[in-house]
Amino acid sequence: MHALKLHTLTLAEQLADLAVEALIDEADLSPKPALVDRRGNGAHNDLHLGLMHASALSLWPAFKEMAEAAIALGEIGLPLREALGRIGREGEQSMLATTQGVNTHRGAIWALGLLVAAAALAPESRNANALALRAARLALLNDRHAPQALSHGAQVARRYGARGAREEAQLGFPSVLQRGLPQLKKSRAHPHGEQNARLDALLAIMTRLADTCVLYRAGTEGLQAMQQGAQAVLDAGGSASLAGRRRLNELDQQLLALNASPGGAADLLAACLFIDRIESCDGAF
Ligand SMILES: CC(C)(COP(=O)(O)OP(=O)(O)OC[C@H]1O[C@@H](n2cnc3c(N)ncnc32)[C@H](O)[C@@H]1O)[C@@H](O)C(=O)NCCC(=O)NCCS
Ligand SMILES: Nc1ncnc2c1ncn2[C@@H]1O[C@H](COP(=O)(O)OP(=O)(O)OP(=O)(O)O)[C@@H](O)[C@H]1O
Repeated sequence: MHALKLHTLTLAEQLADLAVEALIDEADLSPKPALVDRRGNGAHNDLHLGLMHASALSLWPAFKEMAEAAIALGEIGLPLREALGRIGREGEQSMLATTQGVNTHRGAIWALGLLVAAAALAPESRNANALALRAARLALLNDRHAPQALSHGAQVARRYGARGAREEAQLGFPSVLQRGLPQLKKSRAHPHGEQNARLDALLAIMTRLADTCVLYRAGTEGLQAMQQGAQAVLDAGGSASLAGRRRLNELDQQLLALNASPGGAADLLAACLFIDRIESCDGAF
């Protein structure tokens, strides 16, 4: 008879699990305005929930490798930044191979990749601010091998002077630390369930973010509709209240009409859920 061999997960494997779980939790959360969720494809004709799940799972090896690089190199510096850039670009390639060329998680690889590395660098330091600060210090380093492509984000940053995914990380994820996480905790204090608390956290992120996905697709009109509409849901009592749900439905309709999908806010919700899990774990993750 063969003895049963139990495999204890390494730190890198545990962090990769948490990152993938955060992506799957974000995708499954419903009803998210104009985003892919359990109800449908939102404002996207090339995305669906199964693709978001497959994409999230395809990223597990990249997140594990990022954590391993952080553990091996052991400090914030150019060698780690450039290792993360290389692994991130390879992760993007496996995402694109899985989705047959569709961008499902580009911004999420960036935000979660930095946070996974930040967690792996000092696994005992689980405070959200300390974690975000380490991620920001990594994001501030210039990867000499990064392609200078004129991405959608770069185009709207130039046109509207917006702060995109790069700057959000370099500033230590203010939308998450100052909006998403506090709202998540505030809404959890009410007995309305975890899904409503997560929806409220997403809305809180949307109230301020310069989401370059929205700007690219719907300009400043779309961005204003997103920010003001999200604030209106929270002011009406949040997603667990009847008045808030009506406002949320209106926001969904309005963003769909504008083809304005808040993909950046969705990525940052995944980052928020990841940080929340790291912060609340004691002992192994
Ligand atoms: C910095 C990144 C996100 C590129 O950003 P850029 O704005 O130029 O590109 P793009 O239009 O493709 O947008 C990226 C995505 O970020 C998300 N996003 C949009 N707005 C925001 C925002 N304000 N804040 C955070 N995320 C946002 C969206 O999902 C969007 O699709 C990143 O993809 C990158 O540089 N990758 C290279 C590989 C790398 O260095 N990886 C490191 C892994 S840790
Ligand atoms: N649940 C979700 N639904 C839709 N997008 C999401 C979701 N979660 C995260 N995103 C993010 O949104 C981005 C996709 O947005 P979008 O399709 O607008 O980007 P794009 O490929 O730059 O632009 P376009 O589709 O307009 O050519 C992905 O990078 C992804 O990280």
